Amino acid sequence: MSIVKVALPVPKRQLFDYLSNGLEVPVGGRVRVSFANRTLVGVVMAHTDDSPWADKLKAVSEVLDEAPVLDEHWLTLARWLADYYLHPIGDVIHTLLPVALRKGASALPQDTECLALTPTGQQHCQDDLRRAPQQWRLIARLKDGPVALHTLREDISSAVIRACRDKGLVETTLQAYAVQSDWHAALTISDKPRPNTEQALAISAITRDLEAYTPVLLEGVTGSGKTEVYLQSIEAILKAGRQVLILVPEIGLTPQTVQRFQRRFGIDVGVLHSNLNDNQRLRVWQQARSGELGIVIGTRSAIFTPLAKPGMIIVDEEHDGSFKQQDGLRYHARDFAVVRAKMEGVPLILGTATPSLETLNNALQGRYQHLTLHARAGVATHTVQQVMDIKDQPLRVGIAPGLIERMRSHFAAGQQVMLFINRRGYAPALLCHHCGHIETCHRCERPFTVHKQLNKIQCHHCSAARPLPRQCGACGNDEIVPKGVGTEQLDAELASIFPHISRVRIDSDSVRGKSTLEEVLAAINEGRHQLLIGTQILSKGHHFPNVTLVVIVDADGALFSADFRAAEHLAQLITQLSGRAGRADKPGEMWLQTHHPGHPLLQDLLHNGYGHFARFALQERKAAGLPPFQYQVLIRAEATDARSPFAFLDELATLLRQQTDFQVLGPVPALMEKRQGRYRVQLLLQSTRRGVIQAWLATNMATFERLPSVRKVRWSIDVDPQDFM
Ligand SMILES: Nc1ncnc2c1ncn2[C@@H]1O[C@H](COP(=O)(O)OP(=O)(O)OP(=O)(O)O)[C@@H](O)[C@H]1O
Ligand SMILES: [Zn+2]
Repeated sequence: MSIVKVALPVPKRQLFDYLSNGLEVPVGGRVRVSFANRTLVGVVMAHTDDSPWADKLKAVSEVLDEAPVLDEHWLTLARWLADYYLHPIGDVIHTLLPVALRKGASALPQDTECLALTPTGQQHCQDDLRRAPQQWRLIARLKDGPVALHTLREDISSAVIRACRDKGLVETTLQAYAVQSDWHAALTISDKPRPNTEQALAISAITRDLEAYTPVLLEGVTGSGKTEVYLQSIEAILKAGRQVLILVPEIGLTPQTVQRFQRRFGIDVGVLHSNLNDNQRLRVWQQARSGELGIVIGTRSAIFTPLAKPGMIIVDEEHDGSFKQQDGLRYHARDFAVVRAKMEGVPLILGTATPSLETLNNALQGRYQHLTLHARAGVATHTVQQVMDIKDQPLRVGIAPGLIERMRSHFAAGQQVMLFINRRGYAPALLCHHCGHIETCHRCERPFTVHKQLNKIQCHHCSAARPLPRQCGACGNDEIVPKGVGTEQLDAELASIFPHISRVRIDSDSVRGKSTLEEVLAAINEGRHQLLIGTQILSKGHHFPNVTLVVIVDADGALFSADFRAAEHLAQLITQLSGRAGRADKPGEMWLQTHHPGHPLLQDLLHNGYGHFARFALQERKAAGLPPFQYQVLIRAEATDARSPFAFLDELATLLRQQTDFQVLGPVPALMEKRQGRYRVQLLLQSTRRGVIQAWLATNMATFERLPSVRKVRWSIDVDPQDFM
């Protein structure tokens, strides 16, 4: 009998048997099957001749692929992910595939809607469209042949396309979509600067052996020219016809970055980010897999992009938190990049100015080659970093008078100023001045944030929103006041202090979608704004040549956080923000406002730099028995009642305490005890050997899943957790 073992996207840790009924189904190919009254798409993991349920098996309903969508290499990686992260294989397989393939779309390249010139359009010249330069831009783009609509839409508005269509100048056609099918032949090298000595040393160390897994930590201060090192290191890889995969943080993926690679090599770059639709993602996946793209740049999940001829993997800003997936398969893209590079036998570069303590430790232990860039590239000098003691100071919107004056003098010199504040919205809370009541989201038990422009209060943990109240919800008094400062308030108040200075606010409220961020970044670099006010978005790798003053308005919260990684993250943030200043020929300065100017972390960081801070922090972690010297696995449980998660984790803890190979800590409430109406509790497992925890959990998983208390909770396992929220 021919039976196939199918991985299905269900929360069960097993494969499911189906009869293949004589249909040819390759291992790694997709099938449609019926499962619990639904039709699901699954991937065949193996063929077999018998099954314990042989007489009850259903047949496969449809075979979707003639050739595997996941080859043997990817099935091996999938099994590794399932074992390492203790995650159901069916869901792992699902996560590896582009969404369109999960839904059953064809894995073969499809025809794409393109725009082409009509014979009339062919004859049009610039003069004919003198009054419509945008339309002429479109016509000029199409002179060399049809272009895919989705590509055009990136920079041409639909109104322009419609206008040209109405005039009979363009028409829609269906074509096989091709990027430069032979990128290798099109490869050119242009505008390559001479590397400085440190860059040259790094490039030669990286390119010494391009045929083997050689992991490198490239620790280069901000603006030291790490990207240039990437560019010159991949040159030989591309020339050899091999492909390069580059991972960047979520909000670090800007057209600036992509264009740098495109321009240097004159080839199309495949881009993968969260604003693409399913078809666009599928297309990049297909092109990377068939070898049609030389370079693929993407955010976290791009690490699952298959390459026909893998040549190198680069993880830029490897310390960035967005590389860790926080639900479902909780993988860390940087860590998986290490595993993948090893398996594919290719070099790996982890680049950053502020290495995570995990990566730094690996480098210091000799597991990674450690390359450093100490100097800024070109003529840029190091930013001067200072603390501003704001105790007892008469602050204006939270800013010390001395710094308002510093801002004034930078503006007078025609330079740009950047203000960083960690909170978006007008104020992080709404307080009744009469009774002290704070408007609170009952689902999350956290204060609502005030959004004055939008005339509402909103919870930033569950997005529940209400109109801005006029009276206190507790006592009815109308003296209710915003408490604390967010970007919106800073922006509004600074308008009165600097009425003639053009400001721009950059946070997820003011900048929606990719194109607006692009526009804002371009406007900043064209000098259309002098004052930049924003959140974390500002810290991520942007190059602002004219910014000379960076002010961190408030960072005190993180100095006293319960999360043992808070100090590391704060140090990374301060260093990255400070790195946005003085990137060109004018010197930069950074001011950090604090009520704790003598705090050892701040003192060490500002006097000795991130590298020193990080090495010291590593010693502290070692003494405290924390990662990266201990490995952790976090088991989370949540439910709408406060008791059930504790009941389940208590039972689990009792079972886990039967062994003595690793520590079991808890259960304790999560740092955020309640979120979206659910109570959240966690149990922490810790050991110097990660493997013993994983093995024990794997062996006993079936027992956990049979506990009566499991039915009342949602629970998950997080291997190498990054936060305890
Ligand atoms: N060898 C060089 N000669 C001249 N200019 C260079 C050189 N290397 C880099 N640069 C320029 O210096 C600036 C900073 O370089 P790059 O963006 O590569 O730095 P980075 O280390 O990746 O920056 P960050 O991590 O801070 O975002 C860029 O404008 C780049 O063009
Ligand atoms: Zn809420």
